[in-house]
Amino acid sequence: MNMKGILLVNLGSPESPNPKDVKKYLGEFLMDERVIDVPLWARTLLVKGIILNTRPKASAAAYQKIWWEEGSPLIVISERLQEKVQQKVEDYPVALAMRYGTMTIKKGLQELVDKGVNEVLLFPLYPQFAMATTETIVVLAEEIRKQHFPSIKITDFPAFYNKPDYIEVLSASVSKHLENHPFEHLLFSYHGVPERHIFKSDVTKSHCKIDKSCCVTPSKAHEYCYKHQCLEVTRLVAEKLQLEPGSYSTSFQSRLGFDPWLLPYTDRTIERLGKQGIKNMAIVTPAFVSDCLETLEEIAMEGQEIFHEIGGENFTTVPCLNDDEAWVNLLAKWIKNWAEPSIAELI
Ligand SMILES: C=CC1=C(C)c2cc3[nH]c(cc4nc(cc5[nH]c(cc1n2)c(C)c5CCC(=O)O)C(CCC(=O)O)=C4C)c(C)c3C=C
Ligand SMILES: [Fe+2]
Ligand SMILES: [Fe+2]
Repeated sequence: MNMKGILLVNLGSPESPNPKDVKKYLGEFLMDERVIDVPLWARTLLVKGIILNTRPKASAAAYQKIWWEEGSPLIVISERLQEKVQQKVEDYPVALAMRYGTMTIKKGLQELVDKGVNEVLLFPLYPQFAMATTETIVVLAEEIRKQHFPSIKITDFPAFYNKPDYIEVLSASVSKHLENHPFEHLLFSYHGVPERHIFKSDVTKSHCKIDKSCCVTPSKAHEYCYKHQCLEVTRLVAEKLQLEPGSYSTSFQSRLGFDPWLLPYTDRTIERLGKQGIKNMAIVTPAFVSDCLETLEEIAMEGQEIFHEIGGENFTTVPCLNDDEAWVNLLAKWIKNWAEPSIAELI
């Protein structure tokens, strides 16, 4: 008999905000060949020789500012989401795993298999596809399946950046937050990636040029183009909220190293908007479904500081979807559509 289950997968966090644990986490994360995509010798030199000797202390200090009593916000929020989704889809076990750290994909699959599951919906918790996020999860899960659970079937849930029901839920959460926070400019800030990642994921090998036109010119490359998918989220939410042209823009945050990353950078954009005289600014971060270091510290704290230093007055950050009820209901709907396709056709 077939039994279906779901594995939600997020990025992961250090065990604690102490430099030792942060170093261990960053070591695993940054040694992933889909995150720092250079030959092993160069990655080892860069990560173990340079980054792990310099970054963990500063990174740990940042984690200490946002850490909750229950643990890492990203983990705690993902656990709440998993519990709430489970309550909505009682017939199907829902497990949670992290790509890095101790809540491994292997443990998540084992948990489902122990409950009798033999068909798994693998759900990377990222709206946009990226080599450093979705792809690394899908590839690792398949390796683990082959090695440890060869008799189960895994179906990957694709990037959902342009699904109308996702855009509706995201837009509603932005609009609700902004009701109480009047703004002149809404910045859509996405996690950045090196430009090289975009070229590598281009299935046509010729479409992506990272110029002003390629992401708005239809192409099958867009199924795996992170930049296109981010720009689409901005466009669709702006359309839904009827934002005036010029009252919103897109930028990319969290760059690391000296390679060219997607432009424009969020910190410089905040500065530019402040210099242009914007006094009331709002930021939404749709590359993340759960609040985390990158939203709570880099945007809500550092971003705000940059804005105030340049003369800005009111700065607000839209919370991620986290365990919002409409988001939970949407995940439950997608899960049921997958698990019960004949019922989905009737809805
Ligand atoms: C080459 C480095 C990195 C790439 C590429 C990258 C892509 C990427 N990351 C996320 C989501 C998150 N990243 C987070 C933290 C984080 N990311 C990097 C580096 C790359 N990310 C580092 C070094 C760190 C650690 C923090 C730091 O030292 O600055 C997080 C937060 C995790 C948490 O514990 O809260 C998330 C989430 C996406 C979506 C993405 C590509 C699209
Ligand atoms: Fe990251
Ligand atoms: Fe493009």
